[in-house]
Amino acid sequence: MPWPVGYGRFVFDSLDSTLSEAARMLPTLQGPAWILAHEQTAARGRRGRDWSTPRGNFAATLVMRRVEVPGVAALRSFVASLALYRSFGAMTGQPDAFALKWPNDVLLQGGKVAGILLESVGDHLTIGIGVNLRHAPGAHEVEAGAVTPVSVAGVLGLELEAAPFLDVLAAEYAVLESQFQTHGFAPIRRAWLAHAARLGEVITARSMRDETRGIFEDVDLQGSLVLATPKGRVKITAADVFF
Ligand SMILES: O=C(O)CCCC[C@@H]1SC[C@@H]2NC(=O)N[C@@H]21
Repeated sequence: MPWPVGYGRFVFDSLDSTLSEAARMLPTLQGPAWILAHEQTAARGRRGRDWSTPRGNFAATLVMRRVEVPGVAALRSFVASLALYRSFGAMTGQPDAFALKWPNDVLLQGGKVAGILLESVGDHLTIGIGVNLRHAPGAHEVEAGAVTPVSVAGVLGLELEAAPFLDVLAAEYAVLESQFQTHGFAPIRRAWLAHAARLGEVITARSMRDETRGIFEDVDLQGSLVLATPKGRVKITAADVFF
C-alpha cells in the first residue's frame, strides 16, 4: 500500500516514548506525521500505567492538528482502533481472529494485542499506538481481571515487522480519517460496532469512582459506552471494561 499523501514518516531506533517525541517535534512539523520507534524506554499506557515496548513490538504515534472541539477529536481513538483492526486483517489474513474492545483496545483471540493512548498537546492531538507483534507482558504484569496480553507471534505464529506494519496502518488510517472528515463519526461507529467484542453480553465498566455492570448495548454518537442495567440505560464516557 502506498504511503498516504501529506503524512510525514519518522523512524527512530530507540526513544523514551513516541508520544513524548511527537510533542518535542511539534514545532518543526508541517502536517500530520507518524513517528515510529523500534524500542521505547519510558512508554506510557492509559490511566498512568506503564507500557512495555521491547524490540520487535510496534510503537508509533500519529500527531495532527486538532481542528474540532476536544470531544469530537477524541473520537479518533475509534478511527485509530478500526484502522488497526483492518491492518491486522490485511497483515495476517485472519480478520476474524481480531475484535475491538471499548474504548480502543484490539483483541486477538480474546487477549489484548494492541492499545491506544490519545493525548492533547496544545492544539494538536497525539494518538499513541502500541502493538504486541513479537512479545507480550505476562498476565501477572497487568491488573487483576484485565484481559490477558498476547502477541501476534505467540497466537498466530507470524513474525510481523514494525515498519511494514506502519505502512499498512498509515494507509488504512488515512482512508478512515478522510471518511471521518467527510461523513463524521456515524460510519466509523457502525464499522467499529460490527467488530466489537462482547456486544449484547454482560460486561463491567470500572472507573476511578464507580463500577457499572450491564449488557453492552451500544456505543453512541459521542463514543460513550451504553450499558443496559437493572436501573435503566447508563452511558459511560471513561472507564476500563472487564469481561
Ligand atoms: O494502555 C494502553 O492500552 C495504551 C497503550 C499505548 C502505548 C503506545 S506505544 C506508542 C505510544 N507511546 C507511548 O508512550 N505510549 C503509546
